[in-house]
Amino acid sequence: MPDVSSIPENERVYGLKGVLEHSFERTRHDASGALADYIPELAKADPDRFGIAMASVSGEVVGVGDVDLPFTIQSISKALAYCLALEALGRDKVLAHVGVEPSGDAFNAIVFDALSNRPFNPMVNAGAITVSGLLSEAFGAEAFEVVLDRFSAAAGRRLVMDETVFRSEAQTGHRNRGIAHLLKCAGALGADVDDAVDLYFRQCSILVTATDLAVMGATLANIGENPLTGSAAFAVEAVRNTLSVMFTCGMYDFAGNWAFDVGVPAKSGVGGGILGVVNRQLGIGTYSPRLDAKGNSVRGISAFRDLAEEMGLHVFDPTNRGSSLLSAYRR
Ligand SMILES: NC(=O)CC[C@H](N)C(=O)O
Repeated sequence: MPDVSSIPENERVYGLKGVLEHSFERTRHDASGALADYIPELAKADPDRFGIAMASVSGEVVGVGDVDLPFTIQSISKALAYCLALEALGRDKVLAHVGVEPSGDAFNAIVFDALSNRPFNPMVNAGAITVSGLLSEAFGAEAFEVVLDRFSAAAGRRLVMDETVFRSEAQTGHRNRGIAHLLKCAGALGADVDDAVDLYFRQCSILVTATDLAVMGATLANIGENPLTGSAAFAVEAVRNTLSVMFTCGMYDFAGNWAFDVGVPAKSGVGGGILGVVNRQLGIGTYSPRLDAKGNSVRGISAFRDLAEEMGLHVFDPTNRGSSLLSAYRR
């Protein structure tokens, strides 16, 4: 660990919380984008809410703005469910059903890899529904409890599902049901269609806060062990594989831009959350429900860009501090 006196004064003075406060101030004024409304219940969110939280692998948690406000995890669940499936079923079994190539298409695109008849990757709906199918086959009637337990272990507190959002999506999710039927027809989905989409809609309806996303991110950054509780949430090998797919596919058809500008593995959800992972250092969670045309949170993207620039988080950035990142921000 470097001597604190070698760290520039301005960074020492502000600490992680100060960095967040500045970033929040620089990004909070953008009111562009719109709430997701294809799941009717999501259109009821307060569009002005905004929070940024960070959790370190050494257990420090800081936040600014609406970091304790619950919202549904939505597609961020895809990354965690994939991690669980890799661990429970093994990588080969999962790879036989879902690929790891970016699709370049929207999250809800009705498109499979023509060569293999598999969905492109587990971060778009087709792949995520297939993963939910694998989990529902593996765990039967207990599948949602298993998922909720693991998500809770990653967040370090008992999470619950929002029944109203679940029902809203279950009643209107015809496109996802259609995707599931096509997956079944293509042979990618082994599970019963209704079981697979039921688990998928339930996992998407789990309530989290920006702070939870930060702690979940820190759990992934800490290769599966929650740094606050000390308990293992995910297997090491599964975390490695999940972060790889988050890096290349986590932001749907914005994944290339994200890797270019921000340069950390991340996953977004149409509830307005983004979870980012600074490997071996930090988890970052943002919440702002106005989305861009690709379904990613507008201010969430701005906050991540700002933090990546400010802190040198991009994996290939010459200012990336690697393992001395946290000591640079120690007060
Ligand atoms: N991108 C998302 O967050 C989509 C999740 C949502 N439950 C859906 O399948 O449509």
